[in-house]
Amino acid sequence: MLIQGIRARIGNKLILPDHNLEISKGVNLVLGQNGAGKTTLLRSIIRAFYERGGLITRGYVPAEFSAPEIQVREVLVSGTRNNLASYAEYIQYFGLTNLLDRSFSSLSTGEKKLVLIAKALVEGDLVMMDEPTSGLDVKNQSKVMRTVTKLKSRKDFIIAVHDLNWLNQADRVILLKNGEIIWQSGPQELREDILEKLYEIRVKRVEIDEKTIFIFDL
Ligand SMILES: Nc1ncnc2c1ncn2[C@@H]1O[C@H](COP(=O)(O)OP(=O)(O)OP(=O)(O)O)[C@@H](O)[C@H]1O
Repeated sequence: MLIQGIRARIGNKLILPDHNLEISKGVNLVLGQNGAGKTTLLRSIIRAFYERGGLITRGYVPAEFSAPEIQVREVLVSGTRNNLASYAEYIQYFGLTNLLDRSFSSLSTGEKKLVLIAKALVEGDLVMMDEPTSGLDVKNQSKVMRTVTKLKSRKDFIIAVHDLNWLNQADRVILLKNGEIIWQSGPQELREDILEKLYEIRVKRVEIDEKTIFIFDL
């Protein structure tokens, strides 16, 4: 799928000018330094879909969000015609059952994130997630990654992350630097020097159990 003419302006600064973004089936990962424009890119994609209409339903997990004083059960169904039963699988899987009657604002950072991930996974055919695993413990990180891997044959994902472990789940990788897409291709094409240019640090590629892992080389 080609998303054309993505652009974003912040104040007087035009970032991401007229990008055409090729989104693959499955998991599209967006990587880049702090301030590179990842959140801006996700928001621009949402705006592009909104302006052009279309039939693709979208889910979005923002990196930062306000926490309303409403019950978790209301947060899950808000903005939809769903009833709570639609979310039952993920309520159970992410251990949210005992939180349903709590005020969303009273949840811990990780609990809030799991609620928003459950919501987006149910509601979107295209699921956009901004740092979905930051603030989650390793068990919940692995649950989120496993769920995305399980769902990627029937839903598409655009996921902005700092955690390079996500690369093993990726079907396409998009690298952003200073508001520009500097590289986009399949993860098998990714090399140490490309990530070194992106992050301006030394990176080592390690193969373990047929998985490729990129680590910092201090
Ligand atoms: N409202 C705003 N006013 C001024 N500058 C902004 C505004 N929103 C974002 N920016 C700037 O735009 C750039 C891109 O921000 P963005 O949030 O998209 O980065 P990011 O890649 O998601 O960063 P991070 O990894 O730190 O979350 C940054 O330099 C940021 O400071």
